[in-house]
Amino acid sequence: MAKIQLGICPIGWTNDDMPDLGKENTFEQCISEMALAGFTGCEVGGKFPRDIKILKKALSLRNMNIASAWFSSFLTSKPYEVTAKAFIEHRDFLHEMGAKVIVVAEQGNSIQGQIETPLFASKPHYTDEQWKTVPEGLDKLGLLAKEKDMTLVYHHHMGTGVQTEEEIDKLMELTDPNLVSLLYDSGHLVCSGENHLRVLEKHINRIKHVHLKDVRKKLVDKVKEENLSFLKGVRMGMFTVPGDGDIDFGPIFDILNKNDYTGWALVEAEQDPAVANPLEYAQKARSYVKEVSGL
Ligand SMILES: O=C1C[C@@H](O)[C@H](O)[C@@H](O)C1=O
Ligand SMILES: [Co+2]
Repeated sequence: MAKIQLGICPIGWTNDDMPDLGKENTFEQCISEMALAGFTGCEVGGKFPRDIKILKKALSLRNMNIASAWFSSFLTSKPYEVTAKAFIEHRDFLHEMGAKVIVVAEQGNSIQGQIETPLFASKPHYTDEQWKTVPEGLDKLGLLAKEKDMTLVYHHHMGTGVQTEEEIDKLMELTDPNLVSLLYDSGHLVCSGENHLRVLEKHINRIKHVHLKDVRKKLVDKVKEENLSFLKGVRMGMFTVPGDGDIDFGPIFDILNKNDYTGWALVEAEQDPAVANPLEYAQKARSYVKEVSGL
């Protein structure tokens, strides 16, 4: 029986980091096309209704499920209680929707949302103090997740203090494995220049959620050479769906299967929907994943 559940993220239809990208695409179009392309799960996007009854009905009509949703923590910039209060609200919404994992990324000093800040030259590095605050705060949030039998998965991310292999290793070392798990995002690791397969093998026992993101390496190089920001890179098309970029996903699925990975793997490919038709790219991803993994 397949242990990997295949899903897709709404960011290919409308990008919550830059909502003008795909502003014309509706919630209904998004989930209908996800289902049409052969996916059975997704994460929550900014256009999804927050009314549980309405959202559940719209999803069940299409045999779709909620896998998770992004949560921004501000442990480095605000009192812990502020993040905890917002986290509990987010957790309870996801719990009602039947999700088992909560995606968290620290945004207190992240540059990912700054359109003019060079991605590679300005990445934040945590101070010793922050290397205490962030893991301690995440352990506490992880405990809140456990109250509802849910799992906190930390999203390493370009332009944040947890981007590189070394930083991921350190976060995993400083957090409690019973409270904090890892989200593996292939696109962010390759974009950062990390050995993405080594990271996967090393942390496979902590990985409880996967984002399948591909990269166009030529465009990543351009972002680096021209000192462009993360958002400008996304607009240019540095990310795409699996099967359309430079990453070979065969070895990724081999490692997941060899280790009996159980959980969601979601295609996540932010690019301009006016250039990359979301349904066409979702279908492209679906058939590529079938080809390399049999799923
Ligand atoms: O999981 C993700 C959510 C987005 O908001 C983010 O910027 C993207 O790059 C990502 O990996
Ligand atoms: Co991601």
